[in-house]
Amino acid sequence: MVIVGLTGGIASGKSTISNMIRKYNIPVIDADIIAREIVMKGSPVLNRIISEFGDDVLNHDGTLNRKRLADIVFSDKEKLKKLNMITHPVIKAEIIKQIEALRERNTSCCVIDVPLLIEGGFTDIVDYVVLIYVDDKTQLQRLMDRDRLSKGEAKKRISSQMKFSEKKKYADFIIDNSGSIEDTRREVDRVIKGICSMEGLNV
Ligand SMILES: CC(C)(COP(=O)(O)OP(=O)(O)OC[C@H]1O[C@@H](n2cnc3c(N)ncnc32)[C@H](O)[C@@H]1O)[C@@H](O)C(=O)NCCC(=O)NCCS
Ligand SMILES: Nc1ncnc2c1ncn2[C@@H]1O[C@H](COP(=O)(O)OP(=O)(O)OP(=O)(O)O)[C@@H](O)[C@H]1O
Repeated sequence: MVIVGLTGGIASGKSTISNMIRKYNIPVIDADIIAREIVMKGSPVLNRIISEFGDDVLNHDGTLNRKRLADIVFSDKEKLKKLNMITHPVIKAEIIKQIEALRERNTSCCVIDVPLLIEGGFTDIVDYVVLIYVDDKTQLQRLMDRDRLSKGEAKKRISSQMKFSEKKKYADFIIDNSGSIEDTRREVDRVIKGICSMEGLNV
């Protein structure tokens, strides 16, 4: 099975592009969904987060207060590192489990959508890295609009991630998502067809 890693900075368009890829009948594993599932109320990962960051990161009903944890970790690189050390091994194990389930069903190609594919050391489980590019101004504006963040909050999140210029070194393909949805659809088609022709797969 060919495994394609899709990555890019926050609000670069991973979900938008994943949805386009699903139209080719290629299954997409979404690390952001897994990251939400592993911190469900009462889970071992949530308990470790509480031990590290205290009860303050919980809502009254015992669920994770995501906004509060985000405020803590995206303002302090050391704290973010601690959170990553708790969550990333569990996210990676779950991704591998889902890949194995697809392999058992004889799936020929799958995509894993992982925001921190490169920073988190997930590249060893993929055959190709597809990196999404979006120019800085567009990224900031889309992030502020989508998550209703202030400029300061949005900039903090962006700067907690590796720069595009660094990530580029790991990329096999780059999709520019700075333009219209139609432009991106054409870029996605080019990349999917490129990978499939190299691997001898039909799309
Ligand atoms: C800090 C948390 C609670 C904030 O939750 P929130 O609902 O505000 O954001 P959400 O999870 O939807 O993530 C949105 C985007 O933020 C960025 N982001 C998330 N986690 C991180 C991180 N550890 N480092 C840098 N950027 C991150 C990604 O681009 C992601 O797509 C949450 O992001 C989290 O638990 N992060 C740790 C797990 C993780 O690394 N997830 C990314 C998948 S590899
Ligand atoms: N080409 C485009 N033109 C206009 N808006 C776009 C385009 N691509 C994405 N968007 C919008 O930009 C925002 C970010 O896109 P999306 O949610 O797909 O990014 P993401 O990389 O999955 O984000 P995250 O890192 O938070 O998971 C969304 O509101 C989306 O609708």
